[in-house]
Amino acid sequence: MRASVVTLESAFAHQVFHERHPEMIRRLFDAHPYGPAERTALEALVAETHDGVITLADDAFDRDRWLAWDRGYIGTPWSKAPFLWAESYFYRRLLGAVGYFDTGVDPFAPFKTAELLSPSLAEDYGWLREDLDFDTALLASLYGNRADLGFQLIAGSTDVHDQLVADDSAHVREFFDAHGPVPVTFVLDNAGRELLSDLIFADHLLTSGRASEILLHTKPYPYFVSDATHTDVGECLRRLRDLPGGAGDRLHKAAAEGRMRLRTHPFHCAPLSFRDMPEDLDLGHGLTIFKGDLNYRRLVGDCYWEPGTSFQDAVSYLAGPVVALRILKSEVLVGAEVDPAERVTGAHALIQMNQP
Ligand SMILES: O=P(O)(O)OC[C@@]1(O)O[C@H](CO)[C@@H](O)[C@@H]1O
Repeated sequence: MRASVVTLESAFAHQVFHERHPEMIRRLFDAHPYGPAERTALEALVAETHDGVITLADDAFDRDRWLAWDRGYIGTPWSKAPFLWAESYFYRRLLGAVGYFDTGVDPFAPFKTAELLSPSLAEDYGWLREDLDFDTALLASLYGNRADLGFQLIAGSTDVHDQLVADDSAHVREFFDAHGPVPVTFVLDNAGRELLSDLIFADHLLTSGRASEILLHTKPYPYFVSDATHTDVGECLRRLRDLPGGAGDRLHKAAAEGRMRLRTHPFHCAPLSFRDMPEDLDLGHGLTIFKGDLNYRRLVGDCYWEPGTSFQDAVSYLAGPVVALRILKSEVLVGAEVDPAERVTGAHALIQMNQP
């Protein structure tokens, strides 16, 4: 039972648009030799989102797609729009403003690359070995979600005291014990360290015989600062091959043999819940793992759910088994009780699974 949709009237959403986005634009100006056209377009976009009306250009190449995804928000004030819808559209417009759809240059690539080249990365992954146990690999993938560059824009230090507010890890293990090997789909979130950790978990699932194959769903274009594209999977896999444990080489071989495959779809950048997903998105073979905060918002619906709403109920529109691995960075939550103010700090984490 949902109470109401999260809109830009929420204090948290307001902070994202009024603090995080301007800071992100400042960093983009610093990272790229943008000329007056790009700078003016980015500044105009931020101004429009603060006190303007949502516009869609007549000649936008994806106009029909956005009209199909519109739910009556184009032409209305940004300040009244649902948070998820507005945030997704903001990133679409940002990419247009910097010419991404003409040049293919990922505006966030400098940040993603810096993370993979970070001098501390090799030391941080010093624990990697060939024979990881299930819990270590699962938790690596979960806590990899802390490494979200967009979140860090306002969160500052990631020195948080994470605690699991829901822990269905035993169900996940039992599912694999009862049904493995099964196809496993990752609906990926961030590139960089999170994706490295997801690849490590994927390798563990393949090598332990729990997964028969791995499908990695990426974003079709750069999104929410650090979300993973096909290009980022290649970059991370190359970086992983330099780290201990051999996961990078094994996954490279798995890709060559067709046991690890990449997929993408325009709907992965849609401003809508997975409840509205088209059939050809092709989720639902074996077990599907939804990574991160944004995918959680899209999985359960970006709403203030009534206390007592279960994860099971919120994802009942899906036929198959699903797992959510998420650090809480927004207000949406089902199946656990956490003070609303505590839900946006990145200090809490969850592992949730349905019983299909
Ligand atoms: O999906 P992710 O990377 O875990 O988190 C995305 C995020 O940083 O962006 C949104 C606010 O901009 C929130 O949902 C969340 O804080």
